[in-house]
Parts: sequence; C-alpha cells; structure tokens
Amino acid sequence: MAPIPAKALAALNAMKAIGIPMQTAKPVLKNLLKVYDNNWEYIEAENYRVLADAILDMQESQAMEKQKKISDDDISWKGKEVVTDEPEPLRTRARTRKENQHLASSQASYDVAGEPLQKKILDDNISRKGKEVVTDEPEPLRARVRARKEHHHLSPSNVGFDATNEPSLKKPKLENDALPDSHYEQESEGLVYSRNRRGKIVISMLPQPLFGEPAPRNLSPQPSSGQSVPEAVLPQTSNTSQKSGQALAHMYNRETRTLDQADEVCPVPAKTNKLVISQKDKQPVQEKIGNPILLKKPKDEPDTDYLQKHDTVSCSSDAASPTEEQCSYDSSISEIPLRMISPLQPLSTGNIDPQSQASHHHSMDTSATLQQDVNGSVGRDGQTKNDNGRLPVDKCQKGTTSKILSVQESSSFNVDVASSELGEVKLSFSCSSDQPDFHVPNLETVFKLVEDRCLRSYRILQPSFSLTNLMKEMCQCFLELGSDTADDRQENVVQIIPTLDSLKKPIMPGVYDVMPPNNSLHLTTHDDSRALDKSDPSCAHNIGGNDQNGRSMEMEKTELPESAKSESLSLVVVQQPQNPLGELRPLHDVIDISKGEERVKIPVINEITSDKYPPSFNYIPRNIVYQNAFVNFSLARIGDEDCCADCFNDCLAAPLPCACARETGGEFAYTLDGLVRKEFLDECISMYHEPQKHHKFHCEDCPLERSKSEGPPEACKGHLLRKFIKECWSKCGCSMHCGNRVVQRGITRNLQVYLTSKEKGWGLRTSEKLPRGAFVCEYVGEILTNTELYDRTMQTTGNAKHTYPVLLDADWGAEGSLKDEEALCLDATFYGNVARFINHRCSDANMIEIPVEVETPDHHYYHLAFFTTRKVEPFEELTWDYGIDFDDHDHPIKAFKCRCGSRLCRDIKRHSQSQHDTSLGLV
Ligand SMILES: C[S@@+](CC[C@H](N)C(=O)[O-])C[C@H]1O[C@@H](n2cnc3c(N)ncnc32)[C@H](O)[C@@H]1O
Repeated sequence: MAPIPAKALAALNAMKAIGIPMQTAKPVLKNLLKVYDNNWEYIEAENYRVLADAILDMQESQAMEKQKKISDDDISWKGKEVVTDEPEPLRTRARTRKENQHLASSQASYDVAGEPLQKKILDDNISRKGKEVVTDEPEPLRARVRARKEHHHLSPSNVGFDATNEPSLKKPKLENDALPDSHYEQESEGLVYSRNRRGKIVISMLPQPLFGEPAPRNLSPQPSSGQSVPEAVLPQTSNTSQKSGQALAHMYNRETRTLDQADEVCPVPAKTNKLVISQKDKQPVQEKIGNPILLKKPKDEPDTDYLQKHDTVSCSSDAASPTEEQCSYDSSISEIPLRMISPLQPLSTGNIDPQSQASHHHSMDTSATLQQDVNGSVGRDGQTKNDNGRLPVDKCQKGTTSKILSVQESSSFNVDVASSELGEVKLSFSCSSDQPDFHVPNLETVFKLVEDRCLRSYRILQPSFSLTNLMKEMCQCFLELGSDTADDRQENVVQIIPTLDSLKKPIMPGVYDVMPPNNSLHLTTHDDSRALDKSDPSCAHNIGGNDQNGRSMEMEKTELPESAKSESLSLVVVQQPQNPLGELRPLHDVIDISKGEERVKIPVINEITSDKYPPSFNYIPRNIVYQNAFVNFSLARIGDEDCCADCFNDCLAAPLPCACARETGGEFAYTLDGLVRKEFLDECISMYHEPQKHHKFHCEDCPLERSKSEGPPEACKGHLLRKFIKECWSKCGCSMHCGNRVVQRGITRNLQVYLTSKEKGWGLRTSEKLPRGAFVCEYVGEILTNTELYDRTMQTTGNAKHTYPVLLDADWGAEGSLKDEEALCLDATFYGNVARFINHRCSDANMIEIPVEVETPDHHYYHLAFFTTRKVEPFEELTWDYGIDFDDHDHPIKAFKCRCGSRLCRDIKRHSQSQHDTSLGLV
C-alpha cells in the first residue's frame, strides 16, 4: 500500500481529532482534492474546515437518506411516488443554488492555463456523463463550494475562501419527489416534535431541570381556589429526560394517556395546543382533520394508574371533523392552564385582566388550541382573528395569572412561550415548509444537523456541544430571568454568561468562572433560580482571595449538591466594575476569552486556585488607535512597487517571488506550510541573542527619551534595527489564501490562557503541538504615542499594573527624526488580545516577536507577531523575551522580579545580589 502523503495524513489526523474516523474522511478528502484541483490551501484553511464540512454534509445526507428510507418503509399506505436518488437536503440546497445561480456564475474562475475553471469542470463532467449535467463530486461538496463562492462574492473582504478560483458547478437536474404526507411525533429529552401535512413543524420544549430534582412547585401546581387538582404522583427516576419533563409532565401524561386509550386522533383543548396521533393507527388522519397541530406520541409512563383514573380528555373516534365539540373536557379537574399565544402577538409580558379571566373561565376550559401556525391558518376554533391577523389575547383561568411572551423571528419561524404563575413554562418552536414533498426527518438527525451547523457556523468548537443542552439553557435562562425582580435585573448587572453544560466541560480540568476583582459571583440553580446573594448563608460561602493588585475580594459561590454539579448551569452576574481610567471592565468568558473575536476559542484555565482570575480588560483582535497616534492606512500610499497587483491566487505558488518578497531579500519569509523560513527565523533569533553583532542605532533626538517630560531628554539608549516580514495586502492581486498572508489571518492555533504555577500570574500556552516558525498571535493593544504611554504610566503608577507595553521602534533608525505622533507603541493593559498574557523569559523563550508590515508601507506602524523559535509541546507555556534590562531602573515600567526559570535569566545577578544583601542584613 502506498504511504499516505504527509498533507493527507495531517488532514486525516485533524479529522480524527474531532472524532471523524480516517476511513470516513479519506474518500471525502480525495473528492475535495479533485474539486480543488489538489490545491491544499483551501483544504487546510481554518483547520480543514472545508473537509470537516464536506464530511458532515455527507453524513447528514446519508442520515437523511436513511431516515427517508425508514419513512418510506413505514408508510404502508403511500401511493405512487416519484422519488429521486438525491436526498432531501441536497434537493433543498440545489434549489437554493438555483436561486443564487446568478451570483455564482457572475464570477469567472480560471485555471492556470487561463481556461475558465468552471467551464472546464463542467465540460469534463458533461463529456463523462453524456448530456446530463451531473458531476462526480458529491453534492454537499459542490454546495459548499458554491456557498463559499457566493459568500465571497457578497463580502470580498471576508477572510475566507478565494472566490476567484473555486470551481462553480452547474446545478443538477431537480426532480420533485412527491412523498406522501406523514405525521410523526418524536420526543427527545423533553422536546416534542411534530409536523402536520402542510409542513408545519412544532417543537415543544418542556422546561428541564438542569440539576437535581425539579422544584416542588413545578412538580405539582397548586390548585387555585375553587379547583380540585389531584396531586400528580410522578416517578422519581434518574433519567434526565423523565426528570426534565416533570414540570409539565402531569399535563402531558394526562392527555396522552387518554389518547392512548382512545387510540384515536383528536385535537386537544387549549392547554397543550397539540393534536395527538394514535400510536396504533398510522393512518394519514390529517387527511380527514384538516390542519391541526400535533401532540407528541405518548410514552408509557409508570404512573399510568393515576392518569387512567384522572384523565379528563376524551376524544371522539370520529376524526372527520375534529372540532372541540368532539372532545369532552372535564373542566372540573383541569390543571393550571398554560397560555399559548399567537406568535404574531407583540413581544410582551403581562398579566391578564382578572375580569376577563373570570368571564371566560369556562370557555377556556373547553376551548381548543390557541396556537396559530405561521401562516395564520390555525387558530382557536371558533375564534376570529383581530385586525392584525392576530389571535385575541386569551383569558386565563380564574385565580391565576399567566405571563405570556411570544417572539416572532421571521415569517417561517416562531417561538411561543406559555407560562403560568406557578412556574410552568412551555416553549414551542414552530416553523413551516412550503415544500410539497416535505417529509419528517428524525428528530435526532435534526439535532445532529443543528449541532453540526453550530459547530461550523457559530464557532462553537467543542465537539461535545449539544442542542439539547442549548435548549435546556434556554429554559433555564427563561426561568432565571423570569424569577428575577425588576430591581435585581437592573442593579449593577453588567453581563450574564450562560455557561452551557456541554461547553462548560473544560478541555482541561479546572476551567473556572472568571470575573474581575471586587465583584460578586452568583451561581444559581434550576430549582431556585434566584440569584443567590451574600446574605443567604444557606447558599453562599466565601472563597475570597486577593486580586492581581493585592486588593481583597470576595466571591460567593453556591454550594451545589454533588448530583447537581455535573449538570449545573451557572449564570454569572457581576457588578459593573471600573478600571483605574474609569472605563468599563467586562467580565471574561472562560470558555473563550476572546468572546468570539478570534477564529478559535481561547479558554481560561485555572488549575491552581479558585480565587484568582485574569485581570479584566477589553478583548480586541486588532490594534486600535487610542488618540494621537498617526496610523495611515490608505491604498494611495502603497506604490505599485510595494504590492503585487498582478499576482493571482497564491504568491508562494508562483514561479517567481513577487514584489512583496523584496522586503525579505527577494524570498518570501514564509514556507508553503505557513511557517517562517528557517534562515529568516535564525537571523531574527540571532539578533536577539547577540544584539551587539547586529546594527543598533541611536536616535539623535530619541522620541522615547523626549516623551519623558521631566527634564532635558537623555541620550538615546539605542534601538535594534529589525528585520521585517512583509505580507500581501488589499492592493495585491492574490487571494486571502495566499501563503504570504499569515498574520493577517489571525490566530489559528489552539491556545489557552492559564494560571501559571510560578508566581508569574496568568500565562499563555498552546494546547497543540507547534512546529518551529509557527505564527501564534500578534501583540494587540491600543496604539499610543510614547508621550501618551508615558502620561498613562505616570497617572497609574503605584496603582494599576500595566502589562508590559511594546515599542514599535523596529525601524526608527531608518526614519530620521520622528514626530511624536509617529513614534508609537502598543499597550494591551486595557484593550488587548491574548498576547497580553505572554510572560517573559530571558534569552531562550520559545517565541520571538517579528515586525510585520501589512497595511502601511512605512514602518512607523506595523504588526508585532509572535512566532515559535522551536517546536513547542502541547501545554507548554509560550514565552517571549521582553528585552528587559533589569538594571535599567529609569524605565517607565518597573521591571518585575524575573521568575522565568531560564538558566540564562538576566535577573539572576539581582536575585543573588538580593540574597546576598539579605544574608548580610542589608535589606
Ligand atoms: C504582559 S504581562 C504577562 C501576563 C501576566 N502574567 C498576567 O497575569 O496578566 C507582564 C507581567 O507579567 C508578570 N511576568 C511576566 N513574566 C514574568 C517573569 N518571567 N517573572 C515574573 N513575572 C513575570 C509581570 O508582573 C509582568 O509585569
């Protein structure tokens, strides 16, 4: 067997790392290589995102196909069908493509020989397949290619795939398949999913206790006066889905049990807005009953005795005209009703007029569903819509008030919320399809698809992400917010971070909720969704400690029951903090400190203590001018000699280096693998190790010295003239995937901010193996003039600790005398990225900072990018040499006592001196 090429192996390994077996990934990779003409750039981009997408698409299609097959087999009554080979999602995508074709086709793609690539591929396919325009490429891949192409056409500035060289493939011939209608109800972890003939889908969600047993109030709603509600006896079981459904289970059980017995289909009165399909009879009953909403298929529950005795719904077996009159409903034992309002009603929360409640009490009990489908075609029987096409706000059962809320997201998707004051809440999603051939997919498959999409589209990178948990979270948030008093909500609450169960599971153990100093942390539990406060001794304990600045702080954490911890959800509610400059200090998201600003999530890991967290700052992925710094990004300033306007696609793949390689001696600084070339890196490293060998220049009028306003400026202490990397930019003709664009694509490696064990505070580490010369991140912060930095430092001396600011002085020597606004530095103290956590290591740090020119041809402003100086193992700390002169006591930023641990530590002298002084009693 031929060995797998290294690139292919890397791709397969990357897939393996996210749980995709090699044998699954291999054929897809092969296909992709074919589609992309063996251009690895696309495949490797974004950690093989295209490949992962294609595999997921393939799996999705297979699952759909399987489901469709099951459906087909299941429906014994189906008539003649026109079935295509192509699975449903593909057909749907093809339709979308058809609609968007003008976009895709408006982009000409050419191969190296200048032949339109799109045409070439099509021709190839046509010749292979005869007249029919069909490609060998699996549909999902083509869809993905097109989607990317369209995306880029619409937003060319996006970092993504090159729109100019991707094959755009003609859409396959579409066929309508006329699947018979089917009615399914599925349940998964408290979610009920159903669909009617016209494609209306209803997903109902039972609020799910997230940890421990549900609160008693949810288990057995108390009867309001005049009511006699038998107490529901529900089984105590460890099954999550059973537990989670208990809040409303009595209602469902009651109804479904009856319907089981009746073995019929009928509309169910107002409380559930559902219609039940008989388990035994899978007749297409909706043919007979119009357009009802379906109720989940009942599950046998152990508490059947109770339900059998107390069921109050009975349905006529004649489903020909399923009006509420055909069902009798015993109002005398009805539970507290849930209100379901029309999705078209405005988003509101309110109490129902008691008079209206009283007067409509009876009709409420016997009324039919309140839910309206998205087309307004289903309403409460006998009820007319108001002028807006909305269902009138309905009345509530006497003695109860119900909160009602509805969110209309779009014309085809609705979220309905029904709640009673007893804390029962029902959230339903409904959506409609106008596809005549719509069939009901398996709920598990739907979840899988959504999860896959979330993983792909929303930068949720945890493969353990689960939609069910997301929905649980939604329920929980609803309950949390619904339980807060208005005052609670407004008082000093700056941010609420729901930490999803699944996302909370750290990549490494020890991810803690992180928050800034002097704020209160409240963790709430599902069964008591109050934000727990300090004054409640039953639920809080002090885990206070000292913050970074030595100030004492307190946090209150809820003691969660052991059983609850694994499934707990936490909301972190904090007081709005202020930094020394009076600016807002946001809370960190421990799942991703970048708050989604980077292409990868960067978690915060604390494996050491529970009372420390990184100092608060505003995460920014790119530098921002603070005030006076002169940073001029303009196309007009880039001469033709400073860009490669004639280049195409990937400059590194071109036979000759383009103009952009001139800065680095006619050879690009990067290799085809995106690493800094060895010779270039060696030279940069040697500059740091042996600065005396390299040119150091001394300004006549040093902006740094000048910025120190006190006294006459001192003589320049010298600046190292450093080597620059120049990347291609907007004025260049190449694509965003050009190998000479590395830093501008941002962080792609998996990094973690973590608490170091060596008294250096927080640090940065990689969670993956890094090769030598790999780009890690750039130092991002506020762009300040040196005067601004000096002033800032003076203002905050003694109080706030600055991170170590960096001078952008790499080319000062070539610039002559610099004006104040041209002599710049970066300060990441208040605004910065992960680089602000990189600790110093003397001399043998595993990263080096290299100046990178991207947007500006002059070198007043540039990017400072960190590259590895050697291979770095997973979970090794990433360090760089700040270049500190530990003997320079005049430096505006006081040097710290170095604990880098390097045998080359430049602070060792000082250490030994201080030890010596101590032993002599001098200090
Ligand atoms: C850019 S910050 C690095 C992140 C910092 N450790 C934190 O917790 O935010 C620089 C500060 O980290 C600390 N630090 C960095 N390297 C260190 C070292 N080798 N030894 C001791 N402290 C260090 C010093 O307090 C320094 O002022």
